[in-house]
Amino acid sequence: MTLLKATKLSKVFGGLRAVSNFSLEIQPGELVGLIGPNGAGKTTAFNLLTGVYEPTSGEIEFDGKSVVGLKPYQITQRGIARTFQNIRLFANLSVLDNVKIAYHFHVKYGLVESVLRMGRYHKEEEEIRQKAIQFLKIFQLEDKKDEIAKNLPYGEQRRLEIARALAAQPKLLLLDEPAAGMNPQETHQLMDMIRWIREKFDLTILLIEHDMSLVMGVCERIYVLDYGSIIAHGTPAEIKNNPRVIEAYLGEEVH
Ligand SMILES: Nc1ncnc2c1ncn2[C@@H]1O[C@H](COP(=O)(O)OP(=O)(O)OP(=O)(O)O)[C@@H](O)[C@H]1O
Repeated sequence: MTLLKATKLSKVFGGLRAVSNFSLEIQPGELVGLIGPNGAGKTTAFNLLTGVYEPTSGEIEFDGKSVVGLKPYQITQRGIARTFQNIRLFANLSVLDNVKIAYHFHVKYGLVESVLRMGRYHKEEEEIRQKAIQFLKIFQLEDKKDEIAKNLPYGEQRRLEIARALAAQPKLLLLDEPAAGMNPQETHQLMDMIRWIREKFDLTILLIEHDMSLVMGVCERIYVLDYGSIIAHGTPAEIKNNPRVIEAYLGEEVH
């Protein structure tokens, strides 16, 4: 069954059609890229898929059910987690607490339930702590668990953001420019990590990225946005040679 199906999505801001007739289908387990020149509407598309914006028109089905009109936290609970182009961590909390929060969020109890569960509270806290530490190990951040998130170098903050998104136990992970600000070596490690987490967590991944070597290297299929509309989709080889894509990038090299 298709995991994510967006049909003819549009988003209008004032007079500007930021996303227009955007359709996309992702099957479970796929690793798909969304590319396009600056201002093409990529982040707006992510914001529609994650409930930050409601579409002006169109439909989004996740796991067979409509998610249009749901709040971002409800969409996370349905199984879509994301990272942001401009990293959004709890800057003044520790690295460990940033990941623990995602667990608390996933295991959200009502007040009565919390009181009834009080006896088990400490045990659960410890379990959450252990699970969070496991995630930090995967992302080679265990040694930094007590550091304040904002003091981490940029590449590590990006890794922490991915760790936190994964702690929400999503089926679909949306990564908005995960390699932004990374050097070539960090980008290379990130590519390996993306492939690895997909296998390890049985994930489906959709990523926005400007770094063509990353997109072409890890994605099995790519959608190309230009002025809010999908102008091409296909395998990396098909996209590289597509004249409309080359024209949209106006001489920017697609290699
Ligand atoms: N909240 C908003 N209000 C008004 N216009 C917006 C809003 N969000 C995005 N836009 C506009 O919609 C268009 C698409 O922007 P978007 O950020 O989605 O593009 P993008 O492809 O992610 O760009 P970039 O690669 O530069 O991040 C742009 O013209 C942008 O100015």
